[in-house]
Amino acid sequence: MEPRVDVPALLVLEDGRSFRGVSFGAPGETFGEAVFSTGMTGYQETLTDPSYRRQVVVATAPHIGNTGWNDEDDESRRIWVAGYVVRDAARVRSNWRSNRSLADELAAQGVVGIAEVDTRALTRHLRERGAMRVGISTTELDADKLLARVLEQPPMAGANLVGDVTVDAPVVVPAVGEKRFTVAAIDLGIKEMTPELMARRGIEVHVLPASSTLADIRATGADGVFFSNGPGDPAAADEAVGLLTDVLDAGLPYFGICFGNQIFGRALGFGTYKLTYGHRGLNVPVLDRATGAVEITAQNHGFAVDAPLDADTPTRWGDARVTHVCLNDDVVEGLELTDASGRVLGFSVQYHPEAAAGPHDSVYLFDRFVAVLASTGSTTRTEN
Ligand SMILES: NC(=O)CC[C@H](N)C(=O)O
Repeated sequence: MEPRVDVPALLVLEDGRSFRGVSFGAPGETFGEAVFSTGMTGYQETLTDPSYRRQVVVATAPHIGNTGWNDEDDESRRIWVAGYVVRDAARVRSNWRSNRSLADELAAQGVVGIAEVDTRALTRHLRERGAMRVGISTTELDADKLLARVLEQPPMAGANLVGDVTVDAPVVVPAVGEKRFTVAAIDLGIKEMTPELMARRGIEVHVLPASSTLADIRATGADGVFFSNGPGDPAAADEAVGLLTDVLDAGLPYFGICFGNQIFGRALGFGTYKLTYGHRGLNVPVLDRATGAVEITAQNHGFAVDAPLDADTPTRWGDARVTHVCLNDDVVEGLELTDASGRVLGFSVQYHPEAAAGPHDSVYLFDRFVAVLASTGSTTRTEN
């Protein structure tokens, strides 16, 4: 049993709804955007996903922490969530890989959480009213005073957070086995499983800072370019859109995940918009419109691409189209750009084929990237 001393904590949403609970992790105060995630497992990967920068995650799974914390499953160098809200924090951890408790890890990293919250009521509230700003405190237990602080916080819409999470300097992930290709992966908040799955396919991955230029990409000898997942509002990520435009002008093949799908959408001329409460979980059904196959996908996004579902859109590079849609609500889940001969110049998905955590239905997309690299390699490599 983990020792437990219940310290009172308060959660207040920007519309004034409040919940009382007990401190979980670090004591103190935190603010962010309240979002709910329906994953039944994988909290370590969720908490260390840089896409959650400045978000307070509400776990709908009622019992959290039972497998503790290990030294293998982190998706990045730290926990990024601004706060964590759970119903029942496990007092016993039990897993052969567990090194310490979730509560201790949250505390060690200074992450403020709250437990004993009616997360079902909180989730229904966010589902009806939408994701909104929130504060959690163990020091300010007066709801009106905490609400005033919540209302001072910046909203997620318009937030440019890439600079907070991107690497300072390039990191090379070597190919596993024989090297077949080199890919420049622009780090907008990348998860470690993504270069790992490329490396396993013979790709040497150069993870580059978000401030990189086409010349920096060229200097790696890249056969193709990848833009990662990441936090914040894609409408505020003009720098990334500009870089991707240069990449497409250079004829380098492209693959993007999540934020990388939204940036691709913008580069192709589409808009983006904020979803009411987003898609966050491990069982979101997505239709691959080319094959009719349904993939069960891992997701974590609050914004989406606004593109026509039933017509190709001409761009200066070729025709763009929506390849995947969410079966729950018809949200755009994938994009593709082809040239006049039908050759794929780039593609992206709004969901998470790296499945960290999540189902592996979509891992074929990494093989598709390899196929696109193989089909374009001979034309681009000569220019490097
Ligand atoms: N996981 C992601 O890449 C999220 C993208 C973006 N920040 C969103 O919320 O939609």
